[in-house]
Amino acid sequence: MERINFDQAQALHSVAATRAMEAAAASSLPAHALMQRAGAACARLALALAPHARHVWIACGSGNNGGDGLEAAAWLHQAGKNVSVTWPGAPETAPPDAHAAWQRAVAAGVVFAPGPPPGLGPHDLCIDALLGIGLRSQADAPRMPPTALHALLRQLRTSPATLLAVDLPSGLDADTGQYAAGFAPDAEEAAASTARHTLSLLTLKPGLFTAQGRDACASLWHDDLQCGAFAPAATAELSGGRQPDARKARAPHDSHKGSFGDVAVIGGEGLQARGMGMTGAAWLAASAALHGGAGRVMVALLDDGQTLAPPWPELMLRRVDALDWPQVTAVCGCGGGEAVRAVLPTVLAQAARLVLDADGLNAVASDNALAAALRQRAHAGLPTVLTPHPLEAARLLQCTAAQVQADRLAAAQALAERYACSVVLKGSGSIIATPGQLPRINPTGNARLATAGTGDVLAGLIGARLAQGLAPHAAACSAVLAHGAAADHWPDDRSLTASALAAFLQ
Ligand SMILES: NC(=O)C1=CN([C@@H]2O[C@H](COP(=O)(O)OP(=O)(O)OC[C@H]3O[C@@H](n4cnc5c(N)ncnc54)[C@H](O)[C@@H]3O)[C@@H](O)[C@H]2O)[C@@H](O)CC1
Ligand SMILES: Nc1ncnc2c1ncn2[C@@H]1O[C@H](COP(=O)(O)OP(=O)(O)O)[C@@H](O)[C@H]1O
Ligand SMILES: [K+]
Repeated sequence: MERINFDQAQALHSVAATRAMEAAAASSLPAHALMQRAGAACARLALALAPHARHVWIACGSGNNGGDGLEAAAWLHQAGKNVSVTWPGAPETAPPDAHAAWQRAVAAGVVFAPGPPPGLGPHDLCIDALLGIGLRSQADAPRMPPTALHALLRQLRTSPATLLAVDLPSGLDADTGQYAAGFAPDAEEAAASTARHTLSLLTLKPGLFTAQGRDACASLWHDDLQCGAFAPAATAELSGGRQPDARKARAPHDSHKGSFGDVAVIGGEGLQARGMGMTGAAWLAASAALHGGAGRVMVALLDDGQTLAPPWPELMLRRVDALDWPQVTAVCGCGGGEAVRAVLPTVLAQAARLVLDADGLNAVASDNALAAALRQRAHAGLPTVLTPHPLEAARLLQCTAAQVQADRLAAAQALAERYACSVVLKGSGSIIATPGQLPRINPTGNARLATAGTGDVLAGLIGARLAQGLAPHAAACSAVLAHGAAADHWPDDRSLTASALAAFLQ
């Protein structure tokens, strides 16, 4: 068993891949062995998390997730714990593994009760074994009335005792990180301050790390039930470990500024165009590119030449028509407003490497010719990274932001295929997708990043990584990891602003 600390890369497996692994492992093991291992792992972690628990309450569902809970009950009872189980399932309808687990729990003398024991306190432990990977969005034949299940879930979530979820927090979709309808915690449940842990069994699943998954899982553990050898090909990867080394300090001594590439930020609509000045977005991206290690950073503002001097002397002003396209990595769209449309045909056709952000994406979404020009870049061998947030992704895919969020991995992959380039779908658990590559989920970052301009900073940092010679997928993964890590290491006593974040980058 390992605690997932987000410090190393991890293979992720979808429900289908996990089922395949389970089938392969089960066929070479004695009957019920996997579930016994699952129950034992759960009991071990329970004892470690709540060594002084006077009571352990286990709420078990009617499927095999409930079976894991029943196995854990038998182990914990044998370890001398005061265990009670609520199991609204029935032996005659339980799947075979869960039926065997029920028999073991009964034989061990586990107490069955309709609800939690009275007086559960912070030292006690609750175990959520209601639903695992068998969750269906519309349960076609639930063996337990959904209302009973929801009532149990509510008692688990609002109890003061430590909460350990078996395999998944019940109701969370393991593939997407979204709660099924009716399962998302309400305000009172979300505000409950109990310690929460999740023990993922056999595999780590993508939904644990994106969308609502991070909040749902809280602290995460993984046990492969000694079945690692049966793992099929990964569905996705979790980023982690050391980033590709883009640091100047480790570069050859005779490097010069040209060795680290030129970034040209193109964006920042002026105030006069529509009464909305957005030059700050371009400066933020430029500052991030500079602090991220680009050799030279130029800024081409879309402000009709109103700005005469950059806010930092390291930055250079350029007109779009004065850019040396074969040399530059363009970061285009930050604060670009409507003005960016006029320059996009040139940028898409000419930029040697391109990060397309914000209004650059919105323009492509609403203009077929620009979309075709974007796709054409791949045929011309010109690398591109798109950096949409969910609403921008929805515009590009002609769907709603809710549909994007409903399956972030699929949405990012669909965008990457449609535009034949790398895509960073931003938000909690950013997804990085590139045609022909395993998609990545980024584990760093936190809600402090939910402040204006941090997306511009990310675009600039990706530009710096591309300019330093990383391939688009690697550049995007490295920059997203570093951007989130900067927020994770942010001093508690300082508020995070985008300009301070840009200056904090490496
Ligand atoms: N079979 C085995 O050998 C192993 C199974 N494992 C456990 O088994 C779990 C998967 O078991 P199952 O496939 O039985 O699935 P689950 O136990 O996760 O869920 C299936 C049950 O929940 C009900 N249900 C599903 N969606 C519902 C909804 N929206 N509302 C109300 N009820 C709903 C179904 O009717 C069914 O009774 C894993 O998550 C894991 O915990 C692990 O122990 C590994 C080994
Ligand atoms: N809750 C969160 N957890 C992790 N990252 C977040 C969270 N909220 C925002 N971010 C990150 O912050 C950045 C915001 O970008 P974006 O939405 O484009 O904002 P803006 O346009 O204001 O710069 C993205 O990198 C996104 O992934
Ligand atoms: K569960």
